[in-house]
Amino acid sequence: MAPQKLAAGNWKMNGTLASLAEIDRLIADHPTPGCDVLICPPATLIHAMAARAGTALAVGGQDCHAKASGAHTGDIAAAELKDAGASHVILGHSERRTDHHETDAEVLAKSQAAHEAGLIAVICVGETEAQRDAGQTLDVIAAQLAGSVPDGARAANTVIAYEPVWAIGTGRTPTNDQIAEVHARMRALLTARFADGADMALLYGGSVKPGNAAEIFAIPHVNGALVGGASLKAVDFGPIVAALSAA
Ligand SMILES: O=C[C@H](O)COP(=O)(O)O
Repeated sequence: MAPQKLAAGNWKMNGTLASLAEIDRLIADHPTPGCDVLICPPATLIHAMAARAGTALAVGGQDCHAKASGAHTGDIAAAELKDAGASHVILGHSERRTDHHETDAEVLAKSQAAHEAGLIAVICVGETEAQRDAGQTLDVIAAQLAGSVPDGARAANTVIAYEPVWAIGTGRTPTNDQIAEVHARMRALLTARFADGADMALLYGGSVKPGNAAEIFAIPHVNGALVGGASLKAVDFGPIVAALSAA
């Protein structure tokens, strides 16, 4: 079984109810895409988006708490995301690893919670520019995968997103060879550790746009993208969905 292709949009802290019109447009323009499509809006929009999208696309959260419930003001449990209509949750995004000092151990615990709640965990890894310059990229990725991906991970409940921190929102992307090198290493590590690691979807994220999507999707072991800025508008995200469908 080949990994499932996935075009995922991370709206980050952008979007109001009015933004759901973009979902209508995306579905109207791409009613039967040749890949899975996921949008992770702010938590306030998950329920309305899931209700609006029906089965046309999947909806996900951008983070969850490691515990199932309790006195954690401002946090959201994985089961609460699921209850609101989410099927996925992004975990360990670099903006959380950096801004909220999330460790691999915390990402691991959150991923376990997501799996227990029946969510697909989209686990993010990626090196900083300083780490790349120091030649540490592959070691950093290996350590993050080892520390963040739970033993219960399977192709059915886990997606890995490689997002170089320096490529996020900057308009800069690694070379195709650099993306290929990291994805090949991730595939080898996951295949060695998990029975169906060869089938786990691997995404690239960081300044994916309509203009570079097809080229990125042609790289071996790239099964889709985690898209930030270009996922906010159907006019931008639609061509990325189309490029992945055609890949
Ligand atoms: O989660 C998405 C990534 O942070 C990529 O963001 P970007 O496409 O705006 O660079």
